[in-house]
Amino acid sequence: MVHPGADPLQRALRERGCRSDREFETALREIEAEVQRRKQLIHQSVERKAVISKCYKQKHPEVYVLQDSFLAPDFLEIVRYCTSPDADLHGLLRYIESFSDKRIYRLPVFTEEFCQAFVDELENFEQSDMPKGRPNSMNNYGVLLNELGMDETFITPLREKYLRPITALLYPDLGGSCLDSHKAFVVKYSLHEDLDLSSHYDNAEVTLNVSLGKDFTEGNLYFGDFNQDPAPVPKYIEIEHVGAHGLLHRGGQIHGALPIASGERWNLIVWMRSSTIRNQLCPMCNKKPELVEAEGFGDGFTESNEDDVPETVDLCSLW
Ligand SMILES: O=C(O)CCC(=O)C(=O)O
Ligand SMILES: [Fe+2]
Repeated sequence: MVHPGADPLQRALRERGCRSDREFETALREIEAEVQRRKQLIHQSVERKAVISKCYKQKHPEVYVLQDSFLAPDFLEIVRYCTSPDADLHGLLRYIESFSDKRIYRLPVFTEEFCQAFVDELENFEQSDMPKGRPNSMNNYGVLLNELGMDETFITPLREKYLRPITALLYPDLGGSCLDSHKAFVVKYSLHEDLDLSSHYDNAEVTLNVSLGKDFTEGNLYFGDFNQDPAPVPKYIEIEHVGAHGLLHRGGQIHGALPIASGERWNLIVWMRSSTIRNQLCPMCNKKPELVEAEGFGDGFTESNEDDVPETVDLCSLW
């Protein structure tokens, strides 16, 4: 039997249900494999990005560069309101749908035409022989948008120019006005691939989740408590996808996706990060982050140089 001795790892695994030596060893092997996977991840991603940029033949080159014409007119109206001098939360809530008291909001984001062209481009990529990474540790199908080269020309301007004025009003306490990096990917569910997604919280201060299509039934999202504020009996709400519309929610809001019953579901996910917030406390391990250097945005942490100017973008090595 495993005894809850002084080893914090043993204690943590015991608290999560490991009872016998065999269970403990299996869990330990899985953890070691996951640590190795994460260490390799950055290098592999840089290599894939280079190959894709050199060899991939885009089908819809226009979708790589964000244009106002991709955005729903009502979304542009919301952004206009949020950037007006007397905008406030109360005024913004007249334009967008709110769900319970969980600070989850739905708003139009893209045009239907853009969603169709975007999914068609992603299918073209999927069917190509290019190297592909997994969106995250839970989704096995989908596309990492930075590897496609979409960060600089699409996701960063979307975050800075359009989403940040909105999140500044909705989530001021989570760094909504200073979301300074992101991880963006598209998740895909179909009957012979992933069907659903288990309950989790995101490595993000604020998440945008946009339904891109195609045709599917079921597959609703469900949301429980905010992870820093769990209730003794969690209350879940279910939210349907509305094509070309996005949900904004706190990254720490516990959520998951129910299984689809038919068709294919593609959603754009943008995990947005505020270095100001997470430099103080890593949202994944709830500790002061211990940083290791990373490529690109890393996990959205920053380290200041002598002049106190944030420069490197780092990973928390603890979680
Ligand atoms: O399936 C979805 O639409 C949600 C995906 C999600 O929550 C995530 O990837 O973090
Ligand atoms: Fe998520």
